Amino acid sequence: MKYDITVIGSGPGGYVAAIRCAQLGMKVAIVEKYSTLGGTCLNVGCIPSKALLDSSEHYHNAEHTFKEHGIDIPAPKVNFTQMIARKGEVVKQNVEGIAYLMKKNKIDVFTGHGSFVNKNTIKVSGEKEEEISTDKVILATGSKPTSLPFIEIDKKRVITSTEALVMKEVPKHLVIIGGGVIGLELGSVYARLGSEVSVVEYFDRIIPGMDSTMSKELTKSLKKLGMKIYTKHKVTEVKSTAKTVTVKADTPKGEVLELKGDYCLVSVGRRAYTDKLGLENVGIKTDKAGRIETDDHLRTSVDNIYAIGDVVKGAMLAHKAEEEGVFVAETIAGQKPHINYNLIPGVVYTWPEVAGVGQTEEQLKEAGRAYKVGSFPYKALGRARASMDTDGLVKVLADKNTDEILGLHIIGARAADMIASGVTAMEFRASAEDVSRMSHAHPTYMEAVKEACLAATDSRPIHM
Ligand SMILES: NC(=O)c1ccc[n+]([C@@H]2O[C@H](COP(=O)([O-])OP(=O)(O)OC[C@H]3O[C@@H](n4cnc5c(N)ncnc54)[C@H](O)[C@@H]3O)[C@@H](O)[C@H]2O)c1
Repeated sequence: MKYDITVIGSGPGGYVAAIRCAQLGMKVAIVEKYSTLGGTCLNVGCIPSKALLDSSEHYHNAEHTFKEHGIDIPAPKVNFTQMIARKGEVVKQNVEGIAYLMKKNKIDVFTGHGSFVNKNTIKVSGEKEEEISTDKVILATGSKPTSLPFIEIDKKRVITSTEALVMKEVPKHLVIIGGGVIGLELGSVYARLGSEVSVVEYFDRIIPGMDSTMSKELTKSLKKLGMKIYTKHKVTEVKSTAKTVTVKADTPKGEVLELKGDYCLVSVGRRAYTDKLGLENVGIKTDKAGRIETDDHLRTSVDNIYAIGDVVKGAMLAHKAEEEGVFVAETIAGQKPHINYNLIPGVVYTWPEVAGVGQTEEQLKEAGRAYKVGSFPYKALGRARASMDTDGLVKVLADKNTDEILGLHIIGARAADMIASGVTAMEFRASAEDVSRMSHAHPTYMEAVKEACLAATDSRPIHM
């Protein structure tokens, strides 16, 4: 059989592209080298990490806040085996859900490593070897954790996020290299479960891609949790034995910091994954960072081959890949879809959560744009006092002259869900005053967004 579309990779980019293509009437094949669908996000990324974040947060609350809520329980204990097993069950339900969606949309799943024989033929090397004949191809092969040249990831003591999600024990001292999203999310999990956690970050602040107010506030919250954070530190050496790791880093003062732990998590970013894809057989080249180059329509240098998600430029985020999957499917169907890359939100699932969309204050300064800032703290919200989630704030950035919202940055309870309000407002080019004149339910955390907009409009928040 000849397929209209063959998608290589079944992560959120690939499976969404496959479904949208099928909805638009195309005959679709999807190739996945692992036995389960869903890619990094569902199997070893977003979903399992959120499962462990939620479990560890329950434990942390049982230990630290139940008493004040008036709930007396015997000292809680971590059943780590059960915690990991529950996480496995959550992953299973999600990946089975994708298998169901493939069936429902009559998409044929091929299990095995996909590679190009030529631009219309994909070889699948699995239990058996098969060839797929196809009109068009969508590459959605994702990314893999990267490391530093002098670090050997032995997957036992020196590990990546993948191993950190299937640990057999709670580390005594987890040393984390890289204070980005992965380091801080997984660091929070283990800090809540009782590990000593040290984060070594090269840049002058954690989550360096986000607005600097968010970095500052998150640093305070994570330190309260007991995490040690070393910014402006350059890791120079990582050594491991059967049961220990030693990490050395140059401090800003030119001294050497030596951290001894039982595990070291390396979370310094991810790289596009195109290994053994046979790109040379079709003449597709990758850029310096190993990513596949595409034009504005996400088409590669070969006219029937498209690429989306982590394997192309842009933020390595599941929801960005999903947007691109839909974009390519609709482009192929002759439609004129649109993605606003400025409005792809970024979220860090620590507690408090951090979320941002649009421009950061640093970006506006660098662009020389005249802007104003409105912010509102969670501690002034009745809702936050009721739930004892008073850490955090909302910061809105608006154009100084037109009042158009240019960026929304939230650190606090439920920031991950609240950021959608910023995306909606900015997609419709709302002003801060527009948002401040809309009714926000009381009592909710969202009132902080309204109040921050009031503060930005003409410095008149009601509850401050
Ligand atoms: N919640 C989410 O959306 C989520 C969760 C996990 C991962 N991801 C994505 O996965 C990708 C990988 O995550 P990540 O946390 O590994 O990468 P990241 O880019 O978020 O963070 C890497 C951090 O490592 C630091 N770093 C780089 N080299 C270093 C060195 N030599 N020494 C010390 N620090 C160093 C960087 O300054 C940065 O702060 C990211 O693109 C991220 O967006 C997203």
